[in-house]
Amino acid sequence: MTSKKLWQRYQDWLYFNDSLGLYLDISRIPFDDGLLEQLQPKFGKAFADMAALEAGAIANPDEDRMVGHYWLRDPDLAPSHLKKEIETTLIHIEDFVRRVHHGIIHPPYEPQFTDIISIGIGGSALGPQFVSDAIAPDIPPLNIHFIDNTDPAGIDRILTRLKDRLKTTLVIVISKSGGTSETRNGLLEVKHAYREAGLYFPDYAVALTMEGSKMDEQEQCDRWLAKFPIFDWVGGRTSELSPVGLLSAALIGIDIHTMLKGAKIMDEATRVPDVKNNPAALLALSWYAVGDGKGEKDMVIIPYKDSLLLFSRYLQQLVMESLGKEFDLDGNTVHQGITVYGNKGSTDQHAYVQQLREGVGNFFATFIEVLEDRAGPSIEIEPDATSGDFLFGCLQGTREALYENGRASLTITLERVDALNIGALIALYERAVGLYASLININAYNQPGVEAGKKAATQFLLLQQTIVKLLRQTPEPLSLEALAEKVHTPDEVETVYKIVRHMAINHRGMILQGDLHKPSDILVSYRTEDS
Ligand SMILES: O=P(O)(O)OC[C@H]1O[C@](O)(CO)[C@@H](O)[C@@H]1O
Repeated sequence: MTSKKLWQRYQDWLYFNDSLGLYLDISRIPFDDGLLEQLQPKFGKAFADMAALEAGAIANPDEDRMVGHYWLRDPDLAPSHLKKEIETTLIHIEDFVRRVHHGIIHPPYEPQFTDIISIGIGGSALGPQFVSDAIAPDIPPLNIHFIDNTDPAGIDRILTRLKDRLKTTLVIVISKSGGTSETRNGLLEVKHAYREAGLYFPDYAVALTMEGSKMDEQEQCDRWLAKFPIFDWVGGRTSELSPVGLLSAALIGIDIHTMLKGAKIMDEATRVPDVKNNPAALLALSWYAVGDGKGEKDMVIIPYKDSLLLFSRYLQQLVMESLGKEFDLDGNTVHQGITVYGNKGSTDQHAYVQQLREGVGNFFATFIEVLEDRAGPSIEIEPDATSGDFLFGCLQGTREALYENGRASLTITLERVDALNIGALIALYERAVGLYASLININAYNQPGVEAGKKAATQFLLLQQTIVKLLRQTPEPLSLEALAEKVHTPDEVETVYKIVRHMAINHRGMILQGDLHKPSDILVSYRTEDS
């Protein structure tokens, strides 16, 4: 395409939202105008599906649930019985945060909370992590730390770093279902640390969960410092603008009203049933065009701003858990999805951009450009050039270099990274995912594949318990094959081997004799406390 034509294409397709100062440029996504024509009926259906979802339809048929994240930023749209719940919860959050900030709610014997440990995983962690990294004040009223795994060393690292500050640390435990094992483990580990430090855990703990969830009942969360609801009709990966994200954001000094306002403005912009004037529809169109509606190209997210580093991780769940589906809504096998990864520019130029330019062409880039370099003035690094100009040049250069080599990209431009724009970005991608899911006829709001992994992990732990029980009653050492036979899993020798090896390394009573290079020679026994 000649540069004149490209400039024309740029102008023809450029989207600008003046309330947000946000641009979307899809001119470097190759497709001809016929595609939009061809997709018009699908887009018509997608807009209608979205309108029905916002009106309270059961948009997640597998779980028989409404999908209401858009109501969080405009409660007037919610069914009347939910409007009050949304508004009251927000008032409770603000009141709690105000009292923590003023020391009215404080830890026993200490004037103020200084830190937060946030325990949760997936949608109960990624949004809060992204938002706090993007827009928390440089010196926040409380410092936040995340436990988002069941990795004992990871948990120790956070607890050790907090050291004496544990006595002024608020613990927020977030689990919609209240039954996620990683979160339960994090909670039990942290509870143990509080007990060891002589601190009464309920005085420090805040629960975010569905009313009556397993965690709510087992832990009797009503006795904790506070408890906030997670709504049944908000999915984990779209919960950042629900209490899941708002509580910690407000505690660390983020203006949650402005974040909600940004999302509301974007919601309004992405309700427009006209693809060219709807930024979420333009994203969905671009994803469809590059990947032929089958996710053939990976989405590489490259924000040229350090504070947006975690955006790609946040989007991984939003996009991949929503779109990565085996079956479509009619039950056909489709194996849909779009792979998402990324980091930040210009850092990535010195890492994987080499492959993007010259290697496998299995991706499209999403550049995120931020116009304001920093809050204050900049020094000149070279005549008439600042560090920010270099960053800007790196983005333009990479976009150009990719285009020259036939690699597609789109660019989102923000004036600055602030609460308004972060709310808007979250809303933009939530809507784009929803519209794209309609285009390809899948349920974006369930996650059946995750359940399979959870079940397998449970089976694994049950097998471990059976092995330990059996070995406790078996004085003579057993070969792995014999052990597998005795626990009625003769086809699972490899799994049995991995369980006993892991337990042996962790000094859990398992004894392995023989040549560790040759698993078939190993003999296994178990040392009980008194043996
Ligand atoms: O908030 P919960 O119920 O602990 O779930 C955490 C995450 O686990 C999943 O259910 C599956 O990974 C996600 O969808 C969810 O965000």
